[in-house]
Amino acid sequence: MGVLKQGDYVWVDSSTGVPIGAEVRITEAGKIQLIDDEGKEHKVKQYSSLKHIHASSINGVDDMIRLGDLNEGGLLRNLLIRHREGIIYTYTGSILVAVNPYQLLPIYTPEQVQQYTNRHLGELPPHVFAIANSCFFNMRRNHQDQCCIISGESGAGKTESTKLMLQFLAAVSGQQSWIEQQIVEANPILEAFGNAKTIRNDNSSRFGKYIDIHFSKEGAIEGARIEQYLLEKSRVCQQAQEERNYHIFYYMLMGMQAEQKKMLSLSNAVKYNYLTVDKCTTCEGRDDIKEYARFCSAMKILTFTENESWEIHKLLAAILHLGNMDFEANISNHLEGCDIITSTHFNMAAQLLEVDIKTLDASLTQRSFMTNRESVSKPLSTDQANDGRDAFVKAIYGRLFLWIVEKINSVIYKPSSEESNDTRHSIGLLDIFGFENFRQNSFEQLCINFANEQLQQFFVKHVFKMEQEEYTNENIVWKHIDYIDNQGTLDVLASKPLNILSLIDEESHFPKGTDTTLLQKIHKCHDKSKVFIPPKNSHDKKFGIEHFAGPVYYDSKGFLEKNRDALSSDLIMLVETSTNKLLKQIFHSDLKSNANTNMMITFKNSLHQMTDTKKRVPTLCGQFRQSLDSLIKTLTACQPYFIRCIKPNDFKKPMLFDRELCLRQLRYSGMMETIRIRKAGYPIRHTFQQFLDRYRVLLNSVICDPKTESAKACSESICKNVLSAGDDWKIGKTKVFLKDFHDTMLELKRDKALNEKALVIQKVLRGYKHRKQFLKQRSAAVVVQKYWRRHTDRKFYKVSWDMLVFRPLCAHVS
Ligand SMILES: Nc1ncnc2c1ncn2[C@@H]1O[C@H](COP(=O)(O)OP(=O)(O)OP(=O)(O)O)[C@@H](O)[C@H]1O
Repeated sequence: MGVLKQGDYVWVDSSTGVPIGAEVRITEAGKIQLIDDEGKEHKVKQYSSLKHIHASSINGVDDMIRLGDLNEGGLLRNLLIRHREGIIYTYTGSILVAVNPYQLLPIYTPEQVQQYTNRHLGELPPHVFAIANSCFFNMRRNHQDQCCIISGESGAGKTESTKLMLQFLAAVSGQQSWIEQQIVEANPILEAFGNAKTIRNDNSSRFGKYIDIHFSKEGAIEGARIEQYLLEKSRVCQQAQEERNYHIFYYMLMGMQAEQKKMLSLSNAVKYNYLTVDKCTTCEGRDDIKEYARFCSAMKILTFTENESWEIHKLLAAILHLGNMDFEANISNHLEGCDIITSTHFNMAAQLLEVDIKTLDASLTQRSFMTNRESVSKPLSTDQANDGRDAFVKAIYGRLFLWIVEKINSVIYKPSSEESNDTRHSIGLLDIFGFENFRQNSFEQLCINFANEQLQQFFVKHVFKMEQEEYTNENIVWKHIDYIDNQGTLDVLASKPLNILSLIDEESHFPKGTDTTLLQKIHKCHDKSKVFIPPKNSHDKKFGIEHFAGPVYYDSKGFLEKNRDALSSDLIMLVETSTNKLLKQIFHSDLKSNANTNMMITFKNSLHQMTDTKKRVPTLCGQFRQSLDSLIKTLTACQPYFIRCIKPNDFKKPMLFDRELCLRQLRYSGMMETIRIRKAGYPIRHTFQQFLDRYRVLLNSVICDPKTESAKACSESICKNVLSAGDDWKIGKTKVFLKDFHDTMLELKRDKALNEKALVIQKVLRGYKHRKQFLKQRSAAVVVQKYWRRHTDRKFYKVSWDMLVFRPLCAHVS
């Protein structure tokens, strides 16, 4: 490197202790004094450890594939400089990196929506609206379903990004219709029931969701369908320190009218065991009264009737009362049992569930068994009764949530008619729980992290594997880019014979299975695997998995119970006797399968049922895997976009950028490799015919006549004509390979060419003498212009210029 001068910027290697990604300035010539970007001075041990910074790393770039310093430091620094300036969005090709600003920024106004509408990716600064617009544009241009996978840790901004995408799509669809409003208003309801304050996020989604928005041929929103994944049911009964239960409980207790509360015998949040596990009943910055009003209004918009709404409140109140009931230990016939302590809470719970109080008492304190000949019952200990009550509460809440999602779907989902089947397309938004690694990780975390492994594999497949395979197949000269493939982890978790999830399922179906026998089996089967980290000794209940985002240690205690997700048949029979219609409705499928049950297998404390067909009752893990498989199938059929949300600090603070935390997220999301492949690769690919159909208007037919030349020759001619000579595009065996910015360039040039041609037509039409005829022709010109701009009908590309202008369209006008 050249001699350093005052004012130069340099990279310093990490041996100096300079924070990673910091720029360092030489402040005095001769004597090298390094001041980092936090104002700290550093000593230089070796002159050779200094390196001039590339100009792009000083000012930052919109698209990281343009970074001169392609290393982790450069990448991090780019995001840091932009974050400091309040710029939260950055591209990596068409992948959007979004750093959570933790403050309201004035960048989501209707003016911004308008600004980004119909603009190609890269024309304007990076923005979530640009991605939404791109999905919308590509859906219509390519007649293909689109999806956007929004990933990141808890609190990184996935849900906010999803809402912004939805806001944009509702606006550009341009109808301002009732259905759009209903789709948007589904959110406050889902958030009330599925979101909660956690230490990481004051509004953390405790379920995953995929919103598939359906559009008509004209681009108007016709409907949507919401798929939910794995609500965290345990939160209803238990929360960690500084965390709350689901928002809806606090909304209801704060916002309901006094008279209604009285009818449900409800008091304040501090009075309920389920809401005071950690005495955290408020959430700073969240106005529960206002949110309750918003929730009620959303319920009306989604056509929940007054009665349905009241019935929902009744079940929620019953949950709170059940949580406040107490059991007292007793011994009868030398058997440990318990009694319910009479209280208004218990009476109220029975009243709200509309069940006989004695039957409720019996189903909470006893458990029935089927022996060979008869049904016998056994008393439950206080602990068992508490667990059984909690299981009942979780079952009510979980099923109520599913019922609400289904009810919303019944309003916003419009099945496609045969006619619209071919023309209807969709944009799916996936907002799913991020990778989790807590101090205590259990079965839920394993499921969540498994989902993240699947999505990471989808990303790896799409961005690295399929792309590089295609270069080989198409004879594109290509230097292979290495990447971290998480398929090995997925194999151990879910694909190999005797994989961990199948072992959990097997053991869950095995009557004598326990968490200990499960762990022994996992250990035995995966001892040799690099992915599995065995327990430290024979007493240790923890095992580890090397995930793509780092190792996570899981406590196997409770795995089987959680996976079985079984509810005692006594409680199901209790529901059967209830006169509460909603309660019966949400337990509809349990009641149906209970009716078919002729065989029961006893597990430790619960009854697991098998139907007369001896079909296994699906476990939680089994159901989750099935819904994930179907999700991946859906995503595979779409053109995917990716938004990588980054959490800049653990304190939910604006303007605070924790380098280590951000670097970790960038590292495990494979951002470095992604930049490399996006920089070297050609993410935009069209078959020759598709390319020619769309960009025919850019073809100079004097140089290359489409009547005589092949689609390949014409495509090459268009590229040579439109893209700069030195530009890096490629012609393969069957496709044209382009960079993201080429796509924008071609689209802009195409728009321009079409506009020019439309103007020519206008001029020609103006030449007509007859006034009446002239007016008719002018309106024709408007139509012509419109048609040219849209230019979606492939037929138009194939007819010659004069035929196109004067025959079909004049015919249309007359
Ligand atoms: N674009 C944004 N502008 C302003 N604030 C934001 C933005 N994105 C996120 N936030 C803030 O960060 C908080 C957390 O974001 P969000 O709920 O979207 O995270 P998440 O990734 O969905 O987390 P979880 O996985 O826990 O649901 C929001 O409540 C909001 O305060």
